[in-house]
This record gives sequence, C-alpha cells and structure tokens, in this order.
Amino acid sequence: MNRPLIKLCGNRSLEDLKMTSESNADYLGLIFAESKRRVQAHQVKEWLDSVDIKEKQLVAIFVNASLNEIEDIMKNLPIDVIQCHGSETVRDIANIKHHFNRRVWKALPHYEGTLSDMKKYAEAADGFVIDSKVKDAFGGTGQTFDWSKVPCYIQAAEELNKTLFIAGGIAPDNIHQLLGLHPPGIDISSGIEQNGKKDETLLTRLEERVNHHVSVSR
Ligand SMILES: O=C(O)c1ccccc1N[C@@H]1O[C@H](COP(=O)(O)O)[C@@H](O)[C@H]1O
Repeated sequence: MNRPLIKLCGNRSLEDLKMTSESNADYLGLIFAESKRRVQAHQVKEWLDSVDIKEKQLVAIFVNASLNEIEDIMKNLPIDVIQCHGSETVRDIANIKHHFNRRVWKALPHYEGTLSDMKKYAEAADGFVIDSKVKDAFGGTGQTFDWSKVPCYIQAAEELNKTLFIAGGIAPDNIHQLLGLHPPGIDISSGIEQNGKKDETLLTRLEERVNHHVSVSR
C-alpha cells in the first residue's frame, strides 16, 4: 500500500524547518497570512540558506491575498505550490494560477456544500485541502471535522483528477482513524506542536503511526 502524501504545515522558525526537513514529509507549509504562525519571506530565505529541505516541496499558504502580496513572496522564495485558504473565488484562483504558473490548491471548509464547491473550483484549482469550518478562523485551528464524509471527498477528487489533502486537527492520536479511510494526502499543523513549536516526539509518533499503518496494510 502506498502511504498518503504528507504535508507538515505552519513551520514558523528555523528549528521547526530543520525538524520537518528531517521527516518523511512530501510538502512543508509556510503561513503568509494573519496567524500566530505567520512568517516573513526574509526569515524563510535565511532559514533556507542553512537548511537542506531535500526533495520536499514548499507550499505557501495565503488568505485572501492580492496578487501583489503573493508576488512579494514568490519573487523571493522557491515556492512550489500556492495554497489559498480564504474565501477566494474561482476567478481569483484562476488569476493566481495564470499569473504565477504554479500549482494552486484551494482550501475548502467541510460543510454540506463542499462537494459542490469542489466541482465549482475544479476548473481553476489543481487540488483541494478540506479543512474544518470554524467560526472566525480560516485554518490552523486544531479542530477535526466529521471524517465519515472523507470517502466522498476522495471519490470526488479522483473523478475530478485533483490532488486532495485532508486537514484539521490531525494528530498522532487520531491519525490511524483517518489512515483507515485511505486519503491521498494528509495535512498537519497543530497536531505536531507543543508550546508553539513543532515537537520532535509528536512528529516521531506521527511518523511511526503512518509507517505502521502502511506495513500492516501491505
Ligand atoms: O496554521 C494557521 O495558523 C493557518 C492560518 C490561516 C490559514 C490556514 C492555516 N493553517 C492551515 O490549516 C490547516 C489545518 O491546520 P491544523 O492541523 O488544524 O492546525 C492546515 O492546512 C494548515 O496549513
């Protein structure tokens, strides 16, 4: 069995980036939006001078950012994927894709309209991050949603031929339930943090759970 793609998001220091770079993750995420995890391009540039992120790809997370704001990041950093985690329209996503010629993932909140939103955004987005819907927050809440809907999201993403990540409150203690649903991608931020930093013990435990799941599913 193939393991899901793993994205470790919300890297906010050199230490975080060193730790996640040593992991088996496929993608490392950086928040360029209002958040306790917000980072600045010049900081990330410095960190990347001293950390080898190996084959990992960098994902920049924005919330309702203008093209100029995104441009400021893109011209300074080797970003592979732009993740739009706000209320960007289909047209916004199409403009961002056209302007930067990068993969663009749209984060969609889990609610009764998510499947129809996936169909709507499919004409512009390369992939989706399905996250919990939490009042007054765009993401990084550490809240899970009702995972009984995950198989429907997987099927829709397959039919639309889009990348799919499940996000929201995923942690070492609950990841086994999600792995049982075989999502193609898993996105984790709060669940590997302790006192505002990425935590080596939590990250190791998370990786052990993923490896165990893959080995028993073979
Ligand atoms: O992490 C943040 O602070 C954040 C702020 C604004 C938009 C998105 C944000 N994070 C994204 O939220 C999901 C789930 O995070 P968590 O595991 O529940 O903490 C993930 O995609 C983060 O990149």
